[in-house]
Amino acid sequence: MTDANIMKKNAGYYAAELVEDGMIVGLGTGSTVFFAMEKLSSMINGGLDIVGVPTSYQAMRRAREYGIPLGTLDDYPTLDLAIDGADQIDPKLRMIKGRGAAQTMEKCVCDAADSFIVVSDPSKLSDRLDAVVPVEVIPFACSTMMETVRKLGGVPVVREGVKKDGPVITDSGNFEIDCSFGIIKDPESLESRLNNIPGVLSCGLFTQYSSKTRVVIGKKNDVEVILLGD
Ligand SMILES: O=C[C@H](O)[C@H](O)[C@H](O)COP(=O)(O)O
Repeated sequence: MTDANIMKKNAGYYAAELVEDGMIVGLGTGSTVFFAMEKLSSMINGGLDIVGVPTSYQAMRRAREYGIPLGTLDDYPTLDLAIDGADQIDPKLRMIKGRGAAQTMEKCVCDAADSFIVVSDPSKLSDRLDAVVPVEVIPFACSTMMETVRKLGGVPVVREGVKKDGPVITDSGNFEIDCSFGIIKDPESLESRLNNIPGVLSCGLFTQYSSKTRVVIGKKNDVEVILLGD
């Protein structure tokens, strides 16, 4: 296994061990959460009784392979905790997510959860947020939304498919626009402005959940857990 995967595995396994019998657990999207699901699968085989609420087709399919019982937000409008990955994390535990175009459902699940466990390797930590901000928008509003992003100082690019010609279509049937802003000086304000553009479902900035967030950083031999105020 590569060093990167060892670190992701350590983070994912640690997060899974925070899950207790009877919990309803949000299952995020991406490669790091896969390890948490792998560990949950073995815990379920050992008798753990939980229900997972997946945040994407990818998470749903992987969870099924692992034998994790599944439900939806209709079944469970509130969750005990959610485990998810991130693309960039700043010292105030504000994040950018959405590399996998799953940020809208991830944000719904995070919002529904009492506690948000973010699993990551050290490469995601940054003293500032300057990564591309993914924005999910309905196709009808895409061009107007991109104009608004330019007026906000951003450079929007329609995400293109791999092994599929044309735009990426999200799990909810929309376009994903990657918006570069350079260093984001006021992430809260930018999140709110992007989310308020008509036709936008959600952007990948997560600035409102720091107080219920624990970031688990996998290292080669252990993990570091970061809480706000550490
Ligand atoms: O849309 C995708 C998500 O926000 C992922 O949680 C994020 O990209 C992290 O993925 P990974 O664990 O593969 O780095």
